[in-house]
Amino acid sequence: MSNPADPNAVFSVRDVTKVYPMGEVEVHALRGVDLDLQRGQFTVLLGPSGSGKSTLLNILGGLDLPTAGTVWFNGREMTTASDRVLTMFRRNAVGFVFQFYNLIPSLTARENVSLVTEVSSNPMTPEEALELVDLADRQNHFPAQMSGGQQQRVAIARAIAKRPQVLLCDEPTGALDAATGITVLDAIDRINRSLGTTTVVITHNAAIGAMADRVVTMRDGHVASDQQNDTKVSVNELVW
Ligand SMILES: Nc1ncnc2c1ncn2[C@@H]1O[C@H](COP(=O)(O)OP(=O)(O)OP(=O)(O)O)[C@@H](O)[C@H]1O
Repeated sequence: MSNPADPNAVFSVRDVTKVYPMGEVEVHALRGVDLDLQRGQFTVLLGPSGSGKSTLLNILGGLDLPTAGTVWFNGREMTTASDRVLTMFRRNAVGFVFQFYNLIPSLTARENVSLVTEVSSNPMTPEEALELVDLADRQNHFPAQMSGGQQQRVAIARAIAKRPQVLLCDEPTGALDAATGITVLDAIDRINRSLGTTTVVITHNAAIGAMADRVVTMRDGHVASDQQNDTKVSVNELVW
């Protein structure tokens, strides 16, 4: 299928559906999603539990395939790409951050980040990545010696050390209190601005939408609303 999308879009999603067969029944997680994500844009993805946010993020990041529909990345059709292309895409183009940090407990912050830099094609050093999330002084700490917010920032450093074009975050502040969540959002915001990384953040917290360029809300497997913010609120001014 030829690309109908805006040539500046990093991702173009057209009529994407996802059906999970569950024994006798089918779960329709996505029911026809259309979305273009622009280069460098910071998008917050809102919506009730079960509305399809994680399913969409996993499809964008090449962790899952749609049942039908098409996804393009930089104009290249990903939904028909070979396993090899998808592996290179995941390895070099996409950084993922999840609610739980998934750090290896027996490795220091620097070693956790270097796991990724060792297999990427154009990484920054682990030290540079940790500096970007304001953890230059914690490189030799083990996860158990760091707070939840610091561990999440190590996870962010690990995700961006490969200089991904895209950073996909699924509830990155979901396990954190508000003050700690702010430090994590500040790190994500700084990376978006300084590296120009196209960023998508899933959250249940609508207040976080104010720091984004764009707020997309999903409902029942659809994009229910899609708004651009005329002005972005700085992370420190967020109230929740
Ligand atoms: N691997 C799977 N197998 C079966 N059903 C699934 C699977 N993954 C997701 N679903 C179902 O698809 C629907 C959408 O799930 P998804 O996780 O995308 O929603 P969400 O908006 O991210 O929800 P939450 O905010 O609770 O994380 C839900 O009904 C969910 O139960």
